[in-house]
Amino acid sequence: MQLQFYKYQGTGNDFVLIDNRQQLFPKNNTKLVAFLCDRKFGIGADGLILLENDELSDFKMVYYNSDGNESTMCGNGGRCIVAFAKKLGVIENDTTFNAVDGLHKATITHDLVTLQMIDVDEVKEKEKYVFLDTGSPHHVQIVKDLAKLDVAKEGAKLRYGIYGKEGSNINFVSPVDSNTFQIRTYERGVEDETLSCGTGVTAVALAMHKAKVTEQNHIHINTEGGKLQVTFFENEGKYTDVYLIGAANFVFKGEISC
Ligand SMILES: N[C@@H](CCC[C@H](N)C(=O)O)C(=O)O
Repeated sequence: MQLQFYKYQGTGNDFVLIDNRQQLFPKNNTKLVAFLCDRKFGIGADGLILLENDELSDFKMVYYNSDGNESTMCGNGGRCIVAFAKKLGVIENDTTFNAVDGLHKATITHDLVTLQMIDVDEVKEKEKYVFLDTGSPHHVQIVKDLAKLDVAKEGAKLRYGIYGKEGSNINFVSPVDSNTFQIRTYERGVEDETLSCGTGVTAVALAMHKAKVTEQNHIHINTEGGKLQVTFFENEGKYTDVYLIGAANFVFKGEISC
């Protein structure tokens, strides 16, 4: 078959986006999704996202990691699908869409997408790290020499060592100033370092606040692929009104035989 696709990226976390409003995409074909995401034999991406019709909202987001498996929420993918929905004429500048973790509000101005993330009720503080779920599970750990760290190796050790088969995404963090953090992320399902991870960026902002590394509620995060911001409201250790803010960009579109 000939498949029409669009390629987007958000701070270097890149995705194949497909308009599946006609339900023509074979959703259980893990090998096909992995092939489309393959950087040598396919289009190349960290993940694949389907845009579908939804009864409750403007559209539905279905997310797959590059290993071909459907997964939990993707923050950068969420920002990219908002830009894609606007390009398709499904939305204008404001939207509410449905994803695996529930409804998300978002606004888009030029290429800047502000995406509401889920509320986070529980942030677990351990001796050496923090664990929380921002739509996807995240381990957050402060490290000394972030630039020199072998993220693929150390991330895999923790992902399999602590979290087993289900796994977790692993974020390594270095504070820059009172509300800025540099991060590098190992992504479950990609099983490698990616240039950015939106749910990871969100997790780092909340974890640094919970661990009292920052007292601010407007956090700047520098990823390997660019800058993102997170704002939130905190009350008795629970986080609400959590927003992930940053650019989402169309790269190219095409057709692939598969
Ligand atoms: N890149 C994503 C995270 C995607 C999901 C993750 N790999 C998982 O399976 O937990 C983001 O921007 O949040």
